[in-house]
Amino acid sequence: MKKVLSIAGSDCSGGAGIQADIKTITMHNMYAMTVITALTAQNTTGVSGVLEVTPKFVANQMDMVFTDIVPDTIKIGMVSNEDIIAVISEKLIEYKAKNIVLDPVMVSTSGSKLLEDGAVNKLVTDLIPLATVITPNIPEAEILTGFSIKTKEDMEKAVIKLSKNYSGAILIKGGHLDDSSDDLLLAEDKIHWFPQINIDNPNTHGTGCTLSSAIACNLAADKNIKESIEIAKAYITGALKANLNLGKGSGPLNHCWNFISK
Ligand SMILES: Nc1ncnc2c1ncn2[C@@H]1O[C@H](COP(=O)(O)OP(=O)(O)OP(=O)(O)O)[C@@H](O)[C@H]1O
Ligand SMILES: Cc1ncc(COP(=O)(O)O)c(N)n1
Repeated sequence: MKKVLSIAGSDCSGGAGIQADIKTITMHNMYAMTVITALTAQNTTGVSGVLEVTPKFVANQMDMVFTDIVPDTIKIGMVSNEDIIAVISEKLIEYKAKNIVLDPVMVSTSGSKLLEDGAVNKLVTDLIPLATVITPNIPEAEILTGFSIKTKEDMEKAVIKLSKNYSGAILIKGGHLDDSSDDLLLAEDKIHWFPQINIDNPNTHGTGCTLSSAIACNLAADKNIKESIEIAKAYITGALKANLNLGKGSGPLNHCWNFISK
């Protein structure tokens, strides 16, 4: 059985973070492991608190995972602060970790900060260079590039700018575009669009987390980056179309869509 590690924050309401990752990995028939960076108190309407794990304890979790059940691929989500970023990158280097999908989580859909101000630079210098693929959404790509992204042309300019300082693959997610949810991949100097008609479902909490962990699963199944994204997008689309409607705000995805449609 393939083993996938999620390094991320916990979402007690089960829609995003570690919980979304475990559901996704399990639905891919793979073995999920976790290194928790922070506990969040949140639900579909917002985040009311964040309790960060100490960097030492993040290191402790990484040691226990990597010295026993070595993951085939790794997904990284919420990393919370500079010291946690430092320890994660040290441990990834120490254990020669490969096949890393980095979702540079900065702000939740509901508008709460999930990465401390000032930690973006550390993310760029220490963690991004270790990633096989990074998956910023449009607001995150705006922060990483320093310019505003409103159109698909802007997304193309953004991947090109990001590729000047990073040699891995870049997927800019289009879920925040107005008239479509097209995603843009730059890999091995080639641009590829994944066209996506907007599904009329306001319950999108955890789509980014789910997409990155699904990509990590597909990489573990020896798919290449483009195929991994293509299959991961089909997973998200199925989970959005299955129309779960839980909670008072932007609700979670339906990870059981594959059973329902059969
Ligand atoms: N309404 C939608 N219809 C179809 N696909 C969507 C929709 N919203 C998001 N997606 C897809 O979900 C994935 C995540 O995109 P998005 O840009 O929303 O990321 P994100 O902002 O990190 O997600 P999150 O909602 O977890 O913060 C992308 O592949 C995007 O195309
Ligand atoms: C622990 C954790 N990680 C990531 C997200 C981002 O997901 P979303 O943008 O859907 O709120 C989140 N809300 N919570």
